[in-house]
Formats: sequence, structure tokens, C-alpha cells
Amino acid sequence: MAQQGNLTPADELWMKDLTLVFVFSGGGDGGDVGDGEGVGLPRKRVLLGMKKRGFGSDRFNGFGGKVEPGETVEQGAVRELKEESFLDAQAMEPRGQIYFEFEGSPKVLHVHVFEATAWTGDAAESDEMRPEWFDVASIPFDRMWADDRFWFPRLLAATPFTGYFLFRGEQTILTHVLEDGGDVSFDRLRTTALKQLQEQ
Ligand SMILES: COc1nc(N)nc2c1ncn2[C@H]1C[C@H](O)[C@@H](COP(=O)(O)OP(=O)(O)OP(=O)(O)O)O1
Repeated sequence: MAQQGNLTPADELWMKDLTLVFVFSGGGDGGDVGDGEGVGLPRKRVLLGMKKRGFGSDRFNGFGGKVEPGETVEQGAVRELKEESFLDAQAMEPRGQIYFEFEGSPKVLHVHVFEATAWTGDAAESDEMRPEWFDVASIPFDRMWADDRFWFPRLLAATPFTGYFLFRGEQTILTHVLEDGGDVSFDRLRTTALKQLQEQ
């Protein structure tokens, strides 16, 4: 039986809402991307940002952050995309939800994953992120959070998903569960994941 380590009892956990937004391009002629050219086309390229500071720094990720008091999750997603990439989202589609728990911490990050399906502007570097387009065949998973390679295929296919990941530190995933469907219960996912961990 694997050691469960320093886990917080379920009734002491608390959730923090965050957003994570991805922008895709249909590719076109490979030139500059803008004005939602990818909408309705096969996803050829994805815009990622190299996080320059704070939590997750030195990794590529989508654009996002904490939902602020008084705003909806979708409003937070639009605001963070603008702040971090200078793109203006005209339409956002929810694609999935991911719960991240870190061993020894009672805080669970509840990350709402969106695709900006229409946008205007050109991506530019901000204080927090340096944007870069990648072919979807060459996503730099070795320079991203370890969880991304699990759920990215569902994001690319626009298949709704819900996931739970338990991390030890910022590199090691102790256990995870990923299911189809955009709104699977956190309690059920966590229970399943911890059972898996016990059985390892
Ligand atoms: C733990 O695994 C994670 N994987 C992935 N792919 N993304 C994650 C993970 N944990 C958090 N994230 C995302 C969620 C957010 O988009 C950012 C973190 O946002 P941040 O802490 O930078 O929030 P801000 O509001 O921008 O922070 P400031 O207060 O510094 O502006 O990472």
C-alpha cells in the first residue's frame, strides 16, 4: 500500500477559483494571428505563455489567474486573458474543470479551463507572460505543468473533462483521475484518486 502522506481531511479543505484560457488558431499561412482566425477551423496552433514570475514561473501555460470578488468566472477569464496577453476575447467556451490539491495544504485550486473561441488583437508580452504560438503537434509538455499532458488531448478535441490531481511539491503527481464531462463532483474524484493511491 502506498503511503498517503500528509493529506488534509476532506472537511478541512477549501476551494479557490482560478481561470485558465487557451486560444487556438486554424493555422492559415503561418503568418500573424489575430481576430479569431481559428474559429471553426481545425486547431493547428495554440497560444501559450511563458510565466515570468510567481506561481508556475518558467513554465508555459494558458492565460489565467484568480477570480476576483464581484466578477463571474467567465469575466475573470476574459480579464486575465487581456491582462496577460493583450487579446480581447469576444466569446469564451468552458472546456473543463481541474482540481489541484497539494500534499500538506488545505487549499484546493479549482481551475476553470476555457477556450477563447473569438478574439481580437495581437498577442503581446505582458509583465506576467511571454506569449508564443506552438503547432499542436509540438506542444512543449516538458516545459509545462506535469498534469497538462493528461488533459490536453481532451482540450484539443473540445471534449468536456473534469480532473483531480494530487501533487507532492510542484513536480510530482501522486495520483490523478480524469473523466469525461465538464462538471464531475470533486468529492467523487478525490475519493477515487485517493483509493487508487492506497492501492498502488
Ligand atoms: C498545479 O497544476 C497546474 N497546472 C496548470 N496547467 N495550470 C495551473 C496549475 N496550477 C495553477 N494553474 C494555473 C491557474 C492559473 O491560470 C495560473 C495561476 O494563476 P496566478 O496564481 O498567477 O494568479 P494571478 O491572479 O495571475 O496571480 P497574481 O495575484 O500574481 O496576479 O496557473
